[in-house]
Amino acid sequence: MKITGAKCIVCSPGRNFVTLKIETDQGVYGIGDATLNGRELSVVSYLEDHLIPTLIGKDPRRIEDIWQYLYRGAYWRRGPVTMRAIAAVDVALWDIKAKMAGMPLYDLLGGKSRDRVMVYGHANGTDIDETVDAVGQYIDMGYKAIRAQTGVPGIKDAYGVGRGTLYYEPADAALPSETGWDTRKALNYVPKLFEKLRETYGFDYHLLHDGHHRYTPQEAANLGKMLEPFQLFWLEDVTPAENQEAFKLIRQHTVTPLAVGEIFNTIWDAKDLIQNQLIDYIRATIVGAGGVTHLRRIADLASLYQVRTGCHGATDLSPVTMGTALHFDSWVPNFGIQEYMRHTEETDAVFPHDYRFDDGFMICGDTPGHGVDIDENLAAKYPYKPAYLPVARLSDGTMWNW
Ligand SMILES: O=C(O)[C@@H](O)[C@@H](O)[C@H](O)[C@H](O)CO
Ligand SMILES: [Mg+2]
Repeated sequence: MKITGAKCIVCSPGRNFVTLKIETDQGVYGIGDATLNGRELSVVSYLEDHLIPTLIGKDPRRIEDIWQYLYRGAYWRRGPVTMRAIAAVDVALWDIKAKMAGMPLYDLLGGKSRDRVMVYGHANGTDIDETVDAVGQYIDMGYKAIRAQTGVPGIKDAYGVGRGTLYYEPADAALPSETGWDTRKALNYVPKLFEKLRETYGFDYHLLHDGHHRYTPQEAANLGKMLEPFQLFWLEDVTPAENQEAFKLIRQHTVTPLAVGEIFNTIWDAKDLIQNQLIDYIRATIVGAGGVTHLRRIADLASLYQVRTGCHGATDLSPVTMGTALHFDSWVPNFGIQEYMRHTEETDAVFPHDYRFDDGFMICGDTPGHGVDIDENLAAKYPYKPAYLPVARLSDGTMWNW
């Protein structure tokens, strides 16, 4: 069997996506997500100018060998662009293999460990009252787990507050928009949100919060400690994780569960965090961390240390990643939770899929492959539009972590 062709399909049905399509001499094709929010075209070039020429003629059944060829053969290893390009190839090849086997991907991985996958949605508001209402809307929709993010008085465009309370798309301008940050104001306000949420809805729902890399380790420990009475499911990205050691300080001071990893792109980013049990959930994703082949290795390492998966699932991860992730989540023994930020209707039309939401859970379909396709004619109606993630500055103008 041979790969006869491959191409990138760039489209923007409400937001930008990059999809890799790999074709074979057996007439079976596979698709993979290659979207890197705010840097999409860099992955298109990496694929079209550098990887695709090396794929033509290779046997698509040799998924592992192709993964090793692309990872080791680059010489310049790791990084978000490289690993998303490799992920797109990997997912497309798993899609082809499952189609050829006539199996849904979860069966190829080892079969289901659960019939449905618990997900969490994103509730947000400009202030505590609006956010409490938005959480109530998610509860009414059947969600058992809800991430809550609120605007903070005195902070311009605090993280996580989107256009509308039930949909959140951070890439918002043709050049990076400037937002503000003030840790002291956030530390004084965020705990009050969760106090109000527990007073209003009790403890039967999982509540999550994303620190989005904004706190120093000491501040993160302080926030984790202040949130302990509200029993969060997790506090995410509470401090930048390049320095994995930093989590030792946080761990010494709080039992609030910690989740990290949506920006990780290989097992090496997470190895020390997992082996030293400095986190409770690993957020690495199919598209971000080298595809099914590599994410499976990360999940297996995590399982040795009772760390569970909590894959990233924002709107900038296409339905191809969502579909593949749901197969992965249905199989992986140490599953924790799956993020599910619903895509727009335009996006869902471009990417027909067989997964579905049901009462706070997602159920992946049984179509051979990962169950997601792309309507190329419809995709062509939504041309790429430059869109950047915002940047953040402190009140004195210092660049901070968005
Ligand atoms: O946990 C999350 O969903 C966020 O961290 C993301 O929305 C993140 O901001 C975007 O994926 C960045 O593109
Ligand atoms: Mg996050």
